[in-house]
Amino acid sequence: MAMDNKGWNASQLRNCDLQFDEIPRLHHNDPKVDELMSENKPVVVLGSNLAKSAEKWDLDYLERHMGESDFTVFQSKSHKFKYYDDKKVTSGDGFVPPTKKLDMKLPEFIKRLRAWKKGEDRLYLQQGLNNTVGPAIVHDFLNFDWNFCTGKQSKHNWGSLTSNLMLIGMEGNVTPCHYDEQENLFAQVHGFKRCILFPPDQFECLYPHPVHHPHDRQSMVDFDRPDYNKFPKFRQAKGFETVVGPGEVLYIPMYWWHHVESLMQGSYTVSVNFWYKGGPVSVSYPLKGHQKVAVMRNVEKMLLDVLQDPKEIPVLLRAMVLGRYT
Ligand SMILES: CC[C@@H](CC(=O)C(=O)O)C(=O)O
Ligand SMILES: [Zn+2]
Repeated sequence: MAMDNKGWNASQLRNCDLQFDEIPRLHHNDPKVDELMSENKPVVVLGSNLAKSAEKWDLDYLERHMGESDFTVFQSKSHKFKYYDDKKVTSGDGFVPPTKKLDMKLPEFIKRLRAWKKGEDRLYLQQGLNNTVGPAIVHDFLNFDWNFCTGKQSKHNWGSLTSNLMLIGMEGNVTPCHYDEQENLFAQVHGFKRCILFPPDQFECLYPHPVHHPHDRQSMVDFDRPDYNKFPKFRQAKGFETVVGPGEVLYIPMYWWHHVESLMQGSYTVSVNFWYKGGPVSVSYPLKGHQKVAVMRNVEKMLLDVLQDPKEIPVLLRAMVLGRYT
């Protein structure tokens, strides 16, 4: 396959009906980086050393140094790894988990990753970095450019760092479109990932599952085969995209929707994210998109609390709105 000078080419991207604008790709010293971050807009930061100490994290190195503990590995019969909150699975609700959550030692994971053939179940290691990893990985972790990310944390009034998720994925793996309630500096370490982002105010075009559902925060739309009868507004979604490669950092603002795919016919991918709590809420009217999402989440939670039966929520909301606020 002819690689463009970027190290990948468009044939490695999955088909999507929508057209996207490009997410800006700026040098870490460019003042526009902080301008965009302060406006809660995504930006790819080039040339930072945020996770430079991890650039040697290839499979051999990780196998030697990740330690003996079990790591969280998701297994999927398809290329999709749609997250679900097992605490929201209630017996008899008919929910069928789309992935299996396994505990696996790293050598086993790497053996299966190397032996994997198209069509077989896929694996995706998603493990919070903690003190169970070997000393060399701890050393690399301590050598992340903490001045860079802590600098962003304080300049943009983010809350505390909650976790760093290490991700090791197979070529072609997809994390379907969802939003997180945290600020995210997403450091790409090995291989290439295409990231499609939508602002929080596209809520109506992306149809998130109800808050009480195990797939809370995840879009109901299957990007591979959108059901335009059920989700007609998906056609109007206006997104942004980029492909991040080794050494590049994507700022994913809190509440921004993101779909992440490891390029097809590419190598395995390694990423490390930095999730920060949101900062203090400054209220000005009209509320921003992400603040309206937070309001809607609180209304859904309160209604379930008082009504108990989720089926009563749409009935009450329709009675409240249709013919009165329309
Ligand atoms: C969690 C998996 C996903 C990244 C992401 O959604 C995030 O960092 O918030 C990915 O890279 O596949
Ligand atoms: Zn996410």
